[in-house]
Amino acid sequence: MLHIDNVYKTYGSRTAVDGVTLQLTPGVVGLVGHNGAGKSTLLHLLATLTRPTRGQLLLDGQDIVARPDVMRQRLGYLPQDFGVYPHLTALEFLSYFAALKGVRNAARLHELLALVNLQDQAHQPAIAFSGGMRQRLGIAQALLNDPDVLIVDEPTAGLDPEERLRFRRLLGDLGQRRLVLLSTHIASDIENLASRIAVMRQGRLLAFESPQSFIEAAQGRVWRVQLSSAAAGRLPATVQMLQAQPVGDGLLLRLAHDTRPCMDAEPVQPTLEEALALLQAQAGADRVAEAA
Ligand SMILES: Nc1ncnc2c1ncn2[C@@H]1O[C@H](COP(=O)(O)OP(=O)(O)OP(=O)(O)O)[C@@H](O)[C@H]1O
Repeated sequence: MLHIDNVYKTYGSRTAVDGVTLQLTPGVVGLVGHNGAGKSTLLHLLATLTRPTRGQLLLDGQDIVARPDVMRQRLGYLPQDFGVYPHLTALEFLSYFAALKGVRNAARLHELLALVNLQDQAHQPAIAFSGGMRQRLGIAQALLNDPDVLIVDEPTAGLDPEERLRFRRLLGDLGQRRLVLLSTHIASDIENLASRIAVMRQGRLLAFESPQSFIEAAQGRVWRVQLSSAAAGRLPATVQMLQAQPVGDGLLLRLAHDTRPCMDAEPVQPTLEEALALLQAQAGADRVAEAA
């Protein structure tokens, strides 16, 4: 459906997106990577807010660089820094965006408020809303034109756990019949939601797999052991510390290493977050080795 073909985006001497190729089909796709990995730039390119320096972006075979209107008609977009007008009510806010987008169906506004569970707040000013309620209003705005492609950039940052869960469920529902592309720093946001995850690092696409495949790739490389702080300090430098939880007078550690890192370490099932951390660390080490 959405084909990203060898796309580059440079700003002066900085390459924000470095030859990314991806084929995206309906469902929820997670986009992860460290700060500055190029996630937002890639989303801006897809949302036709900026143009690639090189490469092609095709929606069902149509070139959206040459014809951004093709994408814009079918796109819903919730940017990272989405702001509401604090004195407009939820309904007024949606009406305003509906007018901008040429949507004239008043019933649709109420339908959308119900979909994002804000029907009871329709006449309340957004200044009274929690972060999660604002994000849900942002999603309602993005759905006005019933898009086939929904792009959401870091939507759960700053939300409390309950709001985050609710937001995830909403995105899961929305991904049943459209492409939802979701960028996030939080692995648990996509663990049970995304069918595939694209990992970016320094502008490049590192991997594009199912959450299960990432976990399987890390299997046999994550260990748990309880050690004194002094013993933990003596672990070889090649051991990556994933988690250190103080217990009694020692530390309960989760470690990453290709082989058993110390005598009492036992293998454990990697979490998605650990699997992604391992992948990124490996890519960093490969890069250092290449440069040497
Ligand atoms: N308009 C711009 N002008 C110059 N450099 C830019 C611009 N936009 C992005 N960059 C640079 O491109 C790189 C990728 O940035 P981008 O915001 O896409 O990363 P990101 O993965 O979304 O990071 P974050 O998770 O922090 O939002 C960074 O080095 C950034 O400084």
